Parts: sequence; structure tokens; C-alpha cells
Amino acid sequence: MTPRPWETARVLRWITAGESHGPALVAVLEGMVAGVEVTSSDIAAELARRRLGHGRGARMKFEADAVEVLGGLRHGVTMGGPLAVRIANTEWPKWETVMSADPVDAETLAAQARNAPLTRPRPGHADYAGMLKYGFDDARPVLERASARETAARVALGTLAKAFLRQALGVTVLSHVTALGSVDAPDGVVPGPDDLADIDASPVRAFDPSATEAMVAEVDLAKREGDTLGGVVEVVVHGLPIGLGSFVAGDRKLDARLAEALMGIQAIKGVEIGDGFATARRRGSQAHDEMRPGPDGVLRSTNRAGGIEGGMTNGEPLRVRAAMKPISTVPRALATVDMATGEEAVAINQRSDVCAVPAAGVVAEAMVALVLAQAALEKFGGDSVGETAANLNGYLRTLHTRHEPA
Ligand SMILES: Cc1cc2nc3c(=O)[nH]c(=O)nc-3n(C[C@H](O)[C@H](O)[C@H](O)COP(=O)(O)O)c2cc1C
Ligand SMILES: C=C(O[C@@H]1CC(C(=O)O)=C[C@@H](OP(=O)(O)O)[C@H]1O)C(=O)O
Repeated sequence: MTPRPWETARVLRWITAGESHGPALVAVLEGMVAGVEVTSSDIAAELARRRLGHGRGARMKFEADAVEVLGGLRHGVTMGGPLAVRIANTEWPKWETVMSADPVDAETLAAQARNAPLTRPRPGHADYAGMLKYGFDDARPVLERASARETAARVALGTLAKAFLRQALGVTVLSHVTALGSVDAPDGVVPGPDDLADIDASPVRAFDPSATEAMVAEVDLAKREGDTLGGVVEVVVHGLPIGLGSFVAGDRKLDARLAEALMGIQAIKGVEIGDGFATARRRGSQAHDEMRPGPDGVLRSTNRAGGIEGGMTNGEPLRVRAAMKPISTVPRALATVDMATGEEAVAINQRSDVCAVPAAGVVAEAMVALVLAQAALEKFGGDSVGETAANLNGYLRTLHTRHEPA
């Protein structure tokens, strides 16, 4: 995350580079402790989860995410240095000319239809504003980087963050689809830490089998009608200690940081913490999570707040939702303006996803895991998994004494 001028750099930082049809994506994670056990196969498994989902386009079927760890890992254990990952685009051979880093002569360019400038911006995509802002006559350089292909790089780094959270803090991160198009999953059903395999087994990554059926039908109908769909994903995190994030400044609030990270995912247009917008319609007596004493601390019978109060984790499971708009490359192409002629036209309309909500859930898990790993390292520090875990345990002991009888 880019630090503001008045901030010190975050202890955990990440960056990605690469285009949708370039040779590869690369990603760097800096600030991860030593001793996190993770392998290239673990990263590949998370990348495979991102490709799941009924309604994804043709590219998902024939492209494989070829992952290579370039630094930071030895014998399956992080060493404390920057982690660098390369994910090759297996599409590259077809795009070598279009996306060549070096100049290509006009004759070679003219020989391939793929090189023709894209001048009909898609309403809803980055094409139009990107062409104007960066001074391009062709939307190609805009859509190449705007494309959610980039989310593969984030998911690769999220694998590291999740492994750290699990191994140092005993925290699990999962997601499920709570709405797809007009179909809502049953309200108030929150998956437990062991439910991820069942969710991933659903073709739309929904927890409820009847919701799965209705969502699959919704995708099939949209596809038949040449249309696209959005939806809502919920990330649920179990096992978080009380006190990640802070109330002392807006940009240290964990809810603010999660919202920024989730809004940064392509096509995410809304973020809710806990019951979010529904809470706004309730009375105070029905909106909060009342507290009572328990043997090991305070107990709550509800979790409407989604595990965050005052910008800090409060010991309840974290629940954060992200709303994804429908894919903007609509097969039944939308009206636009041809930027080359100024005339009415129909928008670029190549192969595309009908719906990528299930995949967006996996990306959202990665972003939430990165933010939580960052917040955990700020609170507990350490240079190794063991040191972070020991610092956490010391803190938990001090919390425990607060509940001992005086
Ligand atoms: C996993 C995933 C897959 C996506 N696939 C497509 C796609 O196939 N076609 C498309 O037009 N947009 C797709 N998008 C959305 C665009 O990348 C996004 O709408 C675009 O970059 C403009 O950014 P904005 O929607 O955040 O304003 C996808 C997004 C995600 C998260
Ligand atoms: C490649 C991925 O998603 C892509 C995201 C995307 C977009 O506009 O965001 C457009 C499509 O790419 P293409 O134009 O090559 O068909 C998707 O396939 C991926 O997620 O790995």
C-alpha cells in the first residue's frame, strides 16, 4: 500500500507488475518474517482456486498459471527477505508481437489483426478514461494493465499472508459468495474455519446447496441472453486476537484499511463490514452486539459488527463483504463512441467472463489476508514466525489477567 507522505512505510508492503497478455506477472512482498512454511505448490493451489467458478470465460479453461518463486524462499521456508514470484502467462506466444517490449516494425504489426488499435471503449471498463488520461489512441495499453489478470499476482502473495496468519496466529481466512445477480444466499449463515473445502466444491463458491443451484441457473440464463452478472462475496476470518488496527487515526482503522484493499480489486464497487448497510436501517437496540461476562472473557450472542469496533478487531469473527459489478465486456455489446471517428459504435466485445464473482472471493481473501498480516506485524512484530507467536502469546496472557477475579 502506498504510504501517505506523513506516514512511515507499512511494515509489510507489496507490489505487482505485468500485463494481461505480457510474458508474465511479477509480485513482490517485502517485510514478511522468516520461518513461514510455504511451497510453490501451495501458491499454485491458491491460483487454481482463483480460476474456479461457473461463468468464467474461455481463457480460464486453456490458460495455466505457471508459478515460479524467484526469491525469499528456501526449502519451503521464508528467509525474511523480499518474496518475489513470477506467474507466466501461457497466452504469451500468441501475443508476443502485440505486447512486445521492444519496437516492432510496421509491416509485422500490420500482418496480425490482433495488433489493430482498439478504439471503441467499453462502458464500465477503464478504456475511455485511461485513453484520455494517458494520451493513447488505442485502449490496448489501458486494458492490459486494468485487467483482472493482475489479481493472480495478488493471490500469489496472499498465499504467504495466509500461511503466516495460520502459523503465527492460528487465524483462518475464507470466503463465500452471498449473492450472484438477483440470487441471495440465505442470510446469517456464517461458514466455520473448516468449511472452505465445501465452499470450493460449489461451482459458484456458495455455502448453501440450494443457493448454488439457483446461482448456476442465473449464470446460464445470463450467458444465453448475451449478458453478464455481478454479485457479493463475504470474507470470514476466524481466530483473530482482539486489538488489530486502531481507533486513534482514520488511516489506522482496520475497517478503513480493509475497505481500501477490497475496493482496489477490479470491479468492486461497495464494501460492508459486518451487517453494513442493513445496520443503518435498524434501531440502536437491534444494531449492536450486547456483552455479558463469560469464563474466559466477554461473550456476545450476535456479531452484527462483523468483528470490528472502533477500527479494531474485537475478538469475534471478522466478516467483510465486497460487491462486484457485472462484467463490463457485455456480449450483447453496449453503445459507445469510436474514438478514431467520433461516431456511434458498439463497444469492444471479445471473449470474456460472464461472471467472475466466485474468483473475486478468492482475490478478496488474499487482500484481507495481506492487510491482516500487515496489522498483525505492526502489533506483534518479530522477525520469525516463532517470535511473532511468542509476542502474541505474551499479549494474550496480559488480556487473560484482565478477566481474573480481583
Ligand atoms: C476475477 C475478475 C475477473 C474479471 N474478468 C473480467 C472480464 O473477463 N471482462 C471484463 O470486462 N472485466 C472483467 N473484470 C472486471 C474488470 O477488470 C474491471 O471492471 C475493470 O478493470 C474496470 O475497473 P473497475 O470496474 O474497478 O472500475 C474482472 C474482475 C475480476 C475481479
Ligand atoms: C485473464 C484473466 O482474467 C481476464 C480479466 C479481464 C479483465 O478485463 O479484467 C478480461 C479477460 O481477459 P481476456 O481479455 O484475455 O479474455 C479475463 O480472462 C485472469 O483472471 O487470469
